[in-house]
Amino acid sequence: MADNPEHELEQRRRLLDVASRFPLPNDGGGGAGCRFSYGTAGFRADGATMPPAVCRAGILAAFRSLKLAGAAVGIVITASHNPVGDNGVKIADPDGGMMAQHWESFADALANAPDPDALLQLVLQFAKDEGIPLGSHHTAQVLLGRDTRPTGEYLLDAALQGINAIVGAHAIDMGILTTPQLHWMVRSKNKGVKASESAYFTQLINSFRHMLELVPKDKSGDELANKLIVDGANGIGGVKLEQIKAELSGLDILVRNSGKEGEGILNHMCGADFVQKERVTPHGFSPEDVGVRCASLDGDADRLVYFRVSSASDNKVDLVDGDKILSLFALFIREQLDIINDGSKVNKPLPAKLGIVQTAYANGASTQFLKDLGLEVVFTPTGVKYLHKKALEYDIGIYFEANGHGTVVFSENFISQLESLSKELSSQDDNGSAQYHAVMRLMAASQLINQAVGDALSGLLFVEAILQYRGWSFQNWCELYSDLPSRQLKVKVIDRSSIVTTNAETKVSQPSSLQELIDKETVNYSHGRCFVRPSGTEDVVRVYAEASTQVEADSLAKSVAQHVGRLLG
Ligand SMILES: CC(=O)N[C@H]1[C@@H](OP(=O)(O)O)O[C@H](CO)[C@@H](O)[C@@H]1O
Ligand SMILES: [Mg+2]
Repeated sequence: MADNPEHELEQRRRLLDVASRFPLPNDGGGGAGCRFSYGTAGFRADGATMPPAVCRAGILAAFRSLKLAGAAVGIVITASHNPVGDNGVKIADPDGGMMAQHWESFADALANAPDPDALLQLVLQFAKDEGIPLGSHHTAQVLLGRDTRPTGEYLLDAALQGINAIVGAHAIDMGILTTPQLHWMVRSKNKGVKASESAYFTQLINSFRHMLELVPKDKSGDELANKLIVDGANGIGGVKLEQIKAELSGLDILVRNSGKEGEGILNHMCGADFVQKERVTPHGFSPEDVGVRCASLDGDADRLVYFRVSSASDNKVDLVDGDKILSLFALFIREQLDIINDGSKVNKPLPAKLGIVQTAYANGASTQFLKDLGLEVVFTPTGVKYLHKKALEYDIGIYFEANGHGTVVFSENFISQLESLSKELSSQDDNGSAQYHAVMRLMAASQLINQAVGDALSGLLFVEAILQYRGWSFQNWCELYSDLPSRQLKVKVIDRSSIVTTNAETKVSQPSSLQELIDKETVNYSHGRCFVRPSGTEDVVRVYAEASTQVEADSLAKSVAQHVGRLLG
């Protein structure tokens, strides 16, 4: 425990005190009688029920930093794409990624500890098991950020009280930020580089400009090429984009649902999740926008999709989802690697293991397209924490969920090889060569893309730079491949956790009869694919179906959703 009895007493007192200030409600927290579960992306529920979970997340984050010898850890208070009344909290590890999964069971136990004594005993036992020095001269630091939700300010204070309950812990409130900004700041702080918001903006703006400088001079886009309308989901992403758009040379950005006071409700009839799931124009867009390239961010700007208003007669959109963003990134990166390793001209090849990571929600056509390119495609369960961890196994790992969560991660080793090759080529006065330019493009890309976590702002700039590099219109991008018709439905049930899945969530093991019913329905459709899983962020069961036609995909999704409703009502 502690090397000093006084410190030990002080630590015990603080923990009992803070736990008594934020007691769990009678239903055990998390709302609707269910317990808090760290889930796909942290604790998330109705904002009014969140203070105990957020306070305990503060304790958890300080503990995590103590365990990691005082390395900075992050707390983000957000509920991402959820309705404005929800809120949530997630922890960023020192590398900027999501908290290591093996700490999630402690997180759940801490969030659901029924009373102060139980919480104290849990903390003391965990500290002993993990060899965490409590109450001594060790320090911890936690960076905090939140989005624009009305419950955010109060919940931030709850997190601060949780952090300060750990002797030696130091909280740094980084302000109202996008989720990726906070993750980037944690990663930067632990890499010993400037971690301020202005440093984040400077890196984005400069690397974007550098990417455009490396666009071959003969590439000319159509007159609409530079115009982009962005749906900011009435969230923090729109606010931040407004702040930097004037610095983004070569882009004429118009932000709607910008998050300005009174313009609209967060994620309501707008935002990346709405556009990706409903495939209709978000609030504020109209048939007058037909033909213009549009993008949509989600409420905390860690998701990005593109779209185009299909026609002047209805509110349908042509969607470019995370799968197609991933494909654009993969094509670009693979092309630069081919130029660098072009056998006829290169003296020293640059071997690179390129990996693509998807989930079961990826459209079958995207996976086929990527495999036909000869790329290695692997699958993980839903949730950035799984895809990011898998992507780190490659020299260059590209991951995206269909809903627009995703990024590119470059290994340190690959970056250092790129740097040496760029020095070698420039010393050979070869900096006009195609190989040198390809090396510089990948280096600029590694600076532009947020390697900590999926980032809608950095992802948008990377897309725009690649479209300009290829001289592509939105139509060219759409034509990469044609999505198989699909449909996603949400089913409200009594207890969604009664569904247990296997095989990266593509099969249901509990209740045992459900998978048989799914298979019986699916076999009736050519190219039929359907799976069911409990949401980790909303109190629903999600149904995903694909088939040869939209009518069939809708029918398959509906029939399976009815089985779910009947079995789990
Ligand atoms: C089908 C879908 O979009 N699921 C989303 C959603 O998770 P669920 O566990 O499905 O609610 O939110 C996660 C966090 O944003 C995101 O990673 C995931 O892809
Ligand atoms: Mg989000």
